[in-house]
Amino acid sequence: MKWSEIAIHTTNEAVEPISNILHEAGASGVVIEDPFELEKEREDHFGEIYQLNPDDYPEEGVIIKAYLPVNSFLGETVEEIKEAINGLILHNIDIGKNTVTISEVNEEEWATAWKKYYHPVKISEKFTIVPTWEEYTPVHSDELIIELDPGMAFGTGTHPTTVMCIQALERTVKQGDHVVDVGTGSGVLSIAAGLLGAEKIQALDLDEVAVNSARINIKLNKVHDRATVSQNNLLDGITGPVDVVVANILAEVILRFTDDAARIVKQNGYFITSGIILQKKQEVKEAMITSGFEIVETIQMEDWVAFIAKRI
Ligand SMILES: C[S@@+](CC[C@H](N)C(=O)[O-])C[C@H]1O[C@@H](n2cnc3c(N)ncnc32)[C@H](O)[C@@H]1O
Repeated sequence: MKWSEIAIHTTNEAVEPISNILHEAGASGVVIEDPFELEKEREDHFGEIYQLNPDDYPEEGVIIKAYLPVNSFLGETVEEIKEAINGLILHNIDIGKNTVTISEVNEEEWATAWKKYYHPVKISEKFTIVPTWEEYTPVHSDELIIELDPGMAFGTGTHPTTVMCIQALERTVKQGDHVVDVGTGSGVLSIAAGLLGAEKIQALDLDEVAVNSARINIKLNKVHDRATVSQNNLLDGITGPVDVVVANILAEVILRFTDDAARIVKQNGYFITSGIILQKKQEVKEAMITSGFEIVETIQMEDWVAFIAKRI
């Protein structure tokens, strides 16, 4: 197995929560490199102060290093880690410079290294995800194919949180629906909504890389005549009424816009949420109910939960 090293420059205060995030993301060998501790250790050992190479260590703070397996989820895992670390700010934790670097395989190799592990995969009753560089002949005549090259954006389509969203879309989207996709990443959920017959799709993401990736993939799958892609924070400025809002984002982020979703989803319309780790299930569920939704289905894959909720 090939491994990729992730190094995060942060503060002493953030060491514990970031180490937990890395462990939860499946990272191995989490190590903390505090330049001052290291210097002290060397001094104790050699009886003199060793000069650290300033290129190797930051002036202040701590570097946390961990190793991630290079597989088809690598890009997504790194995105999840970055999002979870940014989420610490909401808990008033100082994350310092928060620079994240990936090495072992260099950046360029990393961007494509996972491609050899990413092949066509049937992810639900109707949908098969096919990487753009693979040849694929549908097995059934009614199979729906999503062609994807997520590049550096989250969304190979095979991550459990995405799979649950696609399954939920299959059960809720009807011909002619208006669907809003919050945190579109590669555009995979907007494409799925389009292939299920949605007539108007709004794909939104805060990240410019995701916006570009979604535009390319949405066009590739020929749903661009019904879809718009915009750089947008959550549902800011989006007006309803809409039939379905789908969001595969971390629980902390979902909690920030359940009221906004209730504002735009029409009565008996749906709010699909995913990306919720098991520990946050109850908190998100209660927030959705308080905002005016009824949970009609809970889906779980591994440690991830998704909800299908109906606007009362
Ligand atoms: C877990 S990925 C989901 C990608 C894709 N929808 C999927 O299901 O595979 C979450 C996405 O949400 C985006 N995001 C995070 N915070 C956001 C915000 N405040 N507003 C809009 N998008 C956001 C990230 O850039 C990322 O592309």
